[in-house]
Amino acid sequence: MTSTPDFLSHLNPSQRQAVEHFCGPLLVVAGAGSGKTRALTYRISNLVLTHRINPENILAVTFTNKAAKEMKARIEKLFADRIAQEKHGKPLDLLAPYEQTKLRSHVYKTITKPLWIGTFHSLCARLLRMEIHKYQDEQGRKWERNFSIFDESDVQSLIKDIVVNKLNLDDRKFPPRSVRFAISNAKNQGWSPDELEANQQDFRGRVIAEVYRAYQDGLAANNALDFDDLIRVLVLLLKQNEQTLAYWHQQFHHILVDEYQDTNRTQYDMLSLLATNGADAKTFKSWQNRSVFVVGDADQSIYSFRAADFRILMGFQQDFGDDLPDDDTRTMVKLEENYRSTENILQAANVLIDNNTERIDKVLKPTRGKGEPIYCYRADDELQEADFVVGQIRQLEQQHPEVQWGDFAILYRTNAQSRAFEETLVRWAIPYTVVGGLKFYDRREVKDILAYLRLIVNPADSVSLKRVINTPRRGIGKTTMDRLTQAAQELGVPTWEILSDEATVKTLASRGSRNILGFVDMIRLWQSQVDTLPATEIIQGILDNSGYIRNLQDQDTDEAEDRIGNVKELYNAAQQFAEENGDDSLLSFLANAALASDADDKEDSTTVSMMTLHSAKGLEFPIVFLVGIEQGLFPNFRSLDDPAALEEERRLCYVGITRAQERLFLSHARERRLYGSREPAIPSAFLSELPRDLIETNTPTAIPSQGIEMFSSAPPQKKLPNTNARDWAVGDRLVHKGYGLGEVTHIFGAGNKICLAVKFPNLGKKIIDPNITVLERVE
Ligand SMILES: Nc1ncnc2c1ncn2[C@@H]1O[C@H](COP(=O)(O)OP(=O)(O)OP(=O)(O)O)[C@@H](O)[C@H]1O
Ligand SMILES: [Mg+2]
Repeated sequence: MTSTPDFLSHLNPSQRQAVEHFCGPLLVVAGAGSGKTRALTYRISNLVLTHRINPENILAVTFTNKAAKEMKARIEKLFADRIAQEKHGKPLDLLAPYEQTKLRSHVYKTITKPLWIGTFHSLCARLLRMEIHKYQDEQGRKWERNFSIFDESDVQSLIKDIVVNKLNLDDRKFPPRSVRFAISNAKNQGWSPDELEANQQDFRGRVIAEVYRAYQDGLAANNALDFDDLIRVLVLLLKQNEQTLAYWHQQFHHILVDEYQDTNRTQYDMLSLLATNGADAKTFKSWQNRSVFVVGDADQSIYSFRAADFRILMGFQQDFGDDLPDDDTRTMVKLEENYRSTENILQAANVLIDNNTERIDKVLKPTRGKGEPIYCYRADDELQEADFVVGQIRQLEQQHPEVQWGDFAILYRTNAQSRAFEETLVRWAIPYTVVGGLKFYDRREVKDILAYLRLIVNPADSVSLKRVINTPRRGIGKTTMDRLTQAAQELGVPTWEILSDEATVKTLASRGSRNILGFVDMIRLWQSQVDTLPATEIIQGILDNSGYIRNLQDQDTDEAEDRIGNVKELYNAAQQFAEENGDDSLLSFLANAALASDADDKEDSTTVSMMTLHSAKGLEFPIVFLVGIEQGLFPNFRSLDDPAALEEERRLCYVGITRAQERLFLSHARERRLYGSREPAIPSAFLSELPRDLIETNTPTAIPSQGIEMFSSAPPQKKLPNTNARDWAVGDRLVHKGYGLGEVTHIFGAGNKICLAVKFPNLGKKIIDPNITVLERVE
């Protein structure tokens, strides 16, 4: 027995049990803020400190790079403190600055640097840099150690090239982004192209498998891997090479994983291979000197769209071969105290998540005082919502000297919501950071539309021209463009001038000339409107006629939907600018947008954090604003008629609420500007699930008094398979499960690719895809 190091006194008995557990598999399941991540961090320290494990032999997986950095910093501090105590008899902070630096760099070199801490992706990339030359795929393709990691835009262009040029397919039927999504899913399941083909036997599945095959050729030809490959290829490599696997199995005696509920199959395969040297995990018995330690919370599983599967967490004990009963404390520890949030916040979270059916019940007790009530604010619109949030931030920062900008977080469901807050923060000169994402004006789709606008007001802007001429694809190839650009350079004129000369275009771009001339006409039309029409109408024209939105709609993925949201948000920005400044010209709006994108980034601790709920997992903030809690936004529209998706939205809400330590503010708007028109919004049903007595409001209607029917059982539901344009007519009446009775006012699209605009009496107009949303027709 080793004596217990004093730093373990910062832990409760269950955490200590988890930390002191030495060899064999151990699962820690517990609710939010119960100290899982803390236990994992202390466990690493304890392995090194008490058991004298070489840091090189420890592999720890975190969910984000930021979490990895934080974990390393904490371990470093812990060790530095300890050495300071032992050597100098005082804590690190009390040493002379140069002593502190010396000590820290010593700890860094000997302890934190050799540890293998990182995300699945970063750890796999590191291993592949050493080993990939030993790998060969089923076609005999090989990679070198200096391989590139393709980012999303590299991947998109490779897939587009395959679909259009190699396989001669219509990229409207096979939009690169959705093909990419299908390939990514297959990779996350661990499927090769052949396995995908075997699993998806319809025509579409076979085509995607074909693209997948060619895509892997393309990656190999570029000596490149995509993000999913980093994990998948490592798994295949370890399966192919017994010696390599044995080597790394020997290296990693202790494996630790945070946020285990969001692990997918491939990631699980990697862990179990390394842990058991490829032996069947169920029968693996050689646990002397090694451990697998995972922590997680099934209620916080929010990445099913990336093939994460919380059943992997639930199956941990079985998978790792224990015959002991599931609640045996030798393989499982439960933590039941929450140290993060005040009692009010915690109770709200507990009550909310209790509405989910698919969960294991667990206890989460408060350790802190009741705290302030939760505050729910009903705003008139999204601008007033932003004013309220930023007003609160300013007030709290001024009233409490200890409160800093870094104590605040604004959490939202979709990226497009950030804009109103960003602009209000900029106006008050409050520094902010958009965590895990780009600021609104830095987003690709926003920049694309701004490039259209710039080109319209300034035809000499050849950079913008280049950005938009083939975005979306108009069959204007790179070679053609290069030729035209070169001609322009030789003549010393902007490319636009070459393009607007019909004869020149016809000579220089024989095949693509029609497409180019079409593009030029389109831009000219908008140019002719600049002096007479407001910016909003020109933006509207671009959204309707450039094909940009249609292209995104065709991709039909969550990411594309997010992009559409951002593009439409730009329309709102123009509208708002015009209203506030009494100037609706495109030129003024563009000047304003250029300034807004220039707000610079600062350190996290001194800035207000803004992020989506997904990026907030694992983090905590003293003061949290959860905004836009409206039906159709949060829970999002797609989940309204899908019970499993709705439960995931509720888990996301649970994650959001449990980020707050001291204060929690909820907000929603009475109406929200959506695509130019103001649309009434109704408060989220999640609000009506929260305990009313814990919440203060600005108006009695801020919280719906009775539960909103998420699912109305009244009319029998009949799924409409493959709804066609012919099936619907303007004036049709229908019932939507989340929104109630409505009337079709418009039909977009054709064939079976259609969307309906439906007007709901209390809610305004919503755009609905009848092929994914169940609508009950009312005669
Ligand atoms: N035994 C303890 N005593 C006091 N504070 C603790 C204890 N354990 C954890 N904490 C503190 O409680 C907060 C939450 O801990 P931690 O982030 O480890 O929880 P978690 O279970 O990982 O949460 P999440 O599920 O959100 O990832 C942190 O501020 C942490 O420092
Ligand atoms: Mg955690």
